[in-house]
Amino acid sequence: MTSSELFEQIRRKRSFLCVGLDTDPNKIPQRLLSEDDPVFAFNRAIVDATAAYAVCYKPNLAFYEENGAKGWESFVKTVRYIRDNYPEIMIIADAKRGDIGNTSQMYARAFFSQDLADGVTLSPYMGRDTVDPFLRFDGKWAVILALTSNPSAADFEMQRLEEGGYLYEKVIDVSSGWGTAENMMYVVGATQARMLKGIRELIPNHFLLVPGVGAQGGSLEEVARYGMNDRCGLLVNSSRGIIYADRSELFADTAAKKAAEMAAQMAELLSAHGL
Ligand SMILES: O=c1ccn([C@@H]2O[C@H](COP(=O)(O)O)[C@@H](O)[C@H]2O)c(=O)[nH]1
Repeated sequence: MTSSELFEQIRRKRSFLCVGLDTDPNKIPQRLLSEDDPVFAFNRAIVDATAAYAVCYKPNLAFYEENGAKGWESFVKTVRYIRDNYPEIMIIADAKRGDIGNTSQMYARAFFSQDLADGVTLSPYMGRDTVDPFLRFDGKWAVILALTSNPSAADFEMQRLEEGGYLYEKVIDVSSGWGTAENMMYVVGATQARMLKGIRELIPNHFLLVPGVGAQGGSLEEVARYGMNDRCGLLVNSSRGIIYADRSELFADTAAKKAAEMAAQMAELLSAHGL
């Protein structure tokens, strides 16, 4: 998927919502547990309920790998379901990969050769050869962790460098030269919204994947104020705040309501930015 296709979808749906599919079998309604594949059954219901408001889905691989081969199968079935029924919606595999070049090549193939994702989240810690293999696939995205939403982002990412600036700024500055705004995005936590102003000076045109609204307390309004660019440039993720908003049989209806509420707020923010 190109950035223009993504922006077109944002304009059409008046939303830049990414729904996180962090599906924990211990949190899904009892009734689904008798299904062949409860995780897939839950995801299918969530996807059908939220597709009108979402421009992206982000399955976090930890929630699938936890269940071994069966979990991977649930992931693949979910991706295929989205591809077959909502082909315009972007899929980012939140896998946080990154390893020496030949290993990274296998990671990239694992997701991209079979079209299991449009983008994969990557840790940039080991440098360029860990990211390069992901940039060799047309229309696919390397989604680099820059400034994450967790409190421990202070341990490394927020360290001040002797040469000036923060480590995360150096990561963005150096890594943005490895690809383009057409094949790289950055992860910036919504809990770090004020830092988006400086980040936009380094990368005015890149799309940013922003987790951390809802359950982690980040503000959508602040994210838009500091991070939105002239083609929106934002994919704001909510996982628990949507998929577990209601643990009863009505979970899908409530997820739709929550997604619609977020999309309505996003529509206002897009209009306020003249988009
Ligand atoms: O900095 C980061 C990077 C990734 N995540 C992931 O996003 C979702 C957030 O889930 P919520 O339930 O909406 O809090 C989850 O998959 C994280 O692993 C992040 O939160 N922060």
